Amino acid sequence: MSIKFKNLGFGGEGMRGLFIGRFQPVHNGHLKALEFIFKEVDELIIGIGSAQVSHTLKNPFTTSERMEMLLRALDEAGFDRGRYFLIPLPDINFNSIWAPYVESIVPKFDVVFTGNSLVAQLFRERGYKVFVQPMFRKDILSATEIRRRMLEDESWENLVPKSVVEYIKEIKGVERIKMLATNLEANEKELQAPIRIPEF
Ligand SMILES: Nc1ncnc2c1ncn2[C@@H]1O[C@H](COP(=O)(O)OP(=O)(O)OP(=O)(O)O)[C@@H](O)[C@H]1O
Ligand SMILES: NC(=O)c1ccc[n+]([C@@H]2O[C@H](COP(=O)(O)O)[C@@H](O)[C@H]2O)c1
Repeated sequence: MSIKFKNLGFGGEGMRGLFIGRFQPVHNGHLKALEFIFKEVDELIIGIGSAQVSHTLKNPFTTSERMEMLLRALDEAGFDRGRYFLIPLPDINFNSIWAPYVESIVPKFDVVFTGNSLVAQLFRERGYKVFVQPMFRKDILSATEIRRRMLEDESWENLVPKSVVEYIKEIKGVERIKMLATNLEANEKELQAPIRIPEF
């Protein structure tokens, strides 16, 4: 398969890329990655991974909320809505058939961009050209770090596009994460409580 790129030294037009993330939440690292990828391809499929999961500490936001964050962040960055598709991808927890499963949901694509080594391996084994895109300030531009800061009342707003900060405030996202942590603590306490055998 001969792949042609605009800026990676291959030249060429009409390429469609695939980029998958959980976007919990969308942050400036994703935006940097997307800016890089949009220079390489004409169209991009953005897969919203773990689409079935929400309301957990690792995945607090719903798929529709993550889609809204992506739309607002990409509008804010000036990307034409005609250049990308947002497609939810529920997990199947079956690695050997995950790449063909993704192929069965999204339109055809020519190349995969990812920073996730498992995703890279699974698509390479299917015969796709895979580019591991550069990481930008992964020490702070990481959704895990942002969720930690939200939980611990540290500043997170400068790590996320302005439109996403506003949206997270609108949906009371930080309050949700704090509530999820409180629930978890309460559940753990309940589990640790000694079992009381009723007296007859
Ligand atoms: N700082 C960053 N710079 C460039 N790409 C990034 C950055 N952070 C994440 N990505 C890329 O975005 C894609 C989706 O990542 P994901 O949504 O899991 O973000 P994350 O910040 O790593 O999330 P989490 O910390 O919750 O696992 C992956 O390919 C990942 O490599
Ligand atoms: N077997 C599977 O269901 C499978 C395999 C590899 C990646 N994935 C998903 O792809 C996404 C990868 O995105 P991240 O880079 O954000 O981890 C995640 O949602 C992950 O769960 C799923």
